[in-house]
Amino acid sequence: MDAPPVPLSQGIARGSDVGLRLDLKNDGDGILALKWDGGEDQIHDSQVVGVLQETRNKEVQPQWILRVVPLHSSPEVTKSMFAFESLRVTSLPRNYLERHMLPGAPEHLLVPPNADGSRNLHVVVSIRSGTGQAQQYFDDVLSKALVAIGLDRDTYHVHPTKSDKSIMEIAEKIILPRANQGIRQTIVLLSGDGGIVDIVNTLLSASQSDEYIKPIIGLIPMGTGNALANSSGLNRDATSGLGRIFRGTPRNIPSFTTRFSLGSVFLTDEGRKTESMPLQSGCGIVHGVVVCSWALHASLVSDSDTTEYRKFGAQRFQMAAKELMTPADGSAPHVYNGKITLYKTDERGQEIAEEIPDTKTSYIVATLVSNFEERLTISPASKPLDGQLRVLRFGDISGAHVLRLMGMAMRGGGHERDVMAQYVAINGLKIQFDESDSRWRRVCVDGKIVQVDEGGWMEVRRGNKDIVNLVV
Ligand SMILES: Nc1ncnc2c1ncn2[C@@H]1O[C@H](COP(=O)(O)OP(=O)(O)OP(=O)(O)O)[C@@H](O)[C@H]1O
Repeated sequence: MDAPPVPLSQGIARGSDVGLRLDLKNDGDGILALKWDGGEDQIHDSQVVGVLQETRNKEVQPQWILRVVPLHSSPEVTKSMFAFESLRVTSLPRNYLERHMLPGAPEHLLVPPNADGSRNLHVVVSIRSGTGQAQQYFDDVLSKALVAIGLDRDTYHVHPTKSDKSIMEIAEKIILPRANQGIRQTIVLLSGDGGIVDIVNTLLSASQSDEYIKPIIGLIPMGTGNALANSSGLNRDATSGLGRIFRGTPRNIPSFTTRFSLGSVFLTDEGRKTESMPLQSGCGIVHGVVVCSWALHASLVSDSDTTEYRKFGAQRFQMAAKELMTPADGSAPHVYNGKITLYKTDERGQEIAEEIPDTKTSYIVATLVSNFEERLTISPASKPLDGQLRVLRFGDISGAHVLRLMGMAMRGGGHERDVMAQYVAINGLKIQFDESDSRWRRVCVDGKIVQVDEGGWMEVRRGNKDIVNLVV
């Protein structure tokens, strides 16, 4: 039911002092309609970051509505632009205030600086994530929102990325040593999943001291898939994660660890170069928080990671998938060959190894999250940050069948119940590759591509260390 219109309120809209009529419609996404002489505006709940009480003027008790305004949003425009706006209003309805009131900056943004003045609130702007919106979002939204909540520019350190190694360097040189010294730190990270993965891998590359304090990440999802953000609920409103950073609470980010046979390498520079992997106990090692995959998924992530494809935003994955499913020479799509063993827990709580008799696979992912993209629900049973690894696999099925199943995943699920699907909770899995062409031995770990050596293997296991928190 609509609330009755609220009487005239004094406020500032579009920079002018005006008498405002406020009208609150409660229809799921509540809309606050503002009308004044010569203008009107509608503020959707989903755009509201919070409402702050103005403390200077106790008599009138005005509030400031902080919101993120989308400037473009249509499926044709892959680049969205955002603006930040704060509106001064009096007489806001009580239920509106109850929904949005902010007591001030949250504790996780109030991290004290070190004795030498170096700051422990970091803003990392990953310039090349997604379609390259992170800098615009920082300039036009985040920096202004932080001022509005009382955090001036000198309270945090801004790190724009200079290369694909920047986030790892910041994590290695600043975040890891200070965490080990027991210093509280928060990183507001404007990036895709890759930025989180770089931080997690760096923090897990060394041992933690007894004083270790888990750094906190506030994520502004600026990537292509943003799987972690879309699966943890922080991207549900229209503020690009800012609402969660201001109002959410930190929770552990579960991770997994992948090990690779010696001789496996990272593929970089659009597949043109290789780089050695970090080694542990004679194996290549890399950690992830979203997905470890082989077959179609790994190939399409790898093929689509080029400057040319990246211009198309999330569509790049579908474009690369189509090319793999319908090869230009008219041949059938590749079916990947290798022995897969699943590690599960039986009814008595004992771990068992279960070999899949069929060695032909079209698609396989082991994942900790439900959604690879906002609308792509690959693992419907996964709950936000539940830490359960699940495998989804399709054996030797046609390209048309794969595309039909992916269509179901785009509509929320059902693909995982297909007769050809295998979908179960696992502790881990192992793949022994039987492919002579290195193209078909590519494994994806959260966007990083590992090329396994011929006759090699890989294993994934749920991680057992709590290393970093995410504000959700
Ligand atoms: N200034 C830069 N120069 C070169 N590479 C950069 C720079 N900034 C970021 N990168 C790289 O760009 C890539 C962006 O990855 P990220 O995961 O953040 O976004 P994405 O791949 O578009 O999204 P998602 O992983 O959510 O699908 C990373 O490999 C990162 O290291």
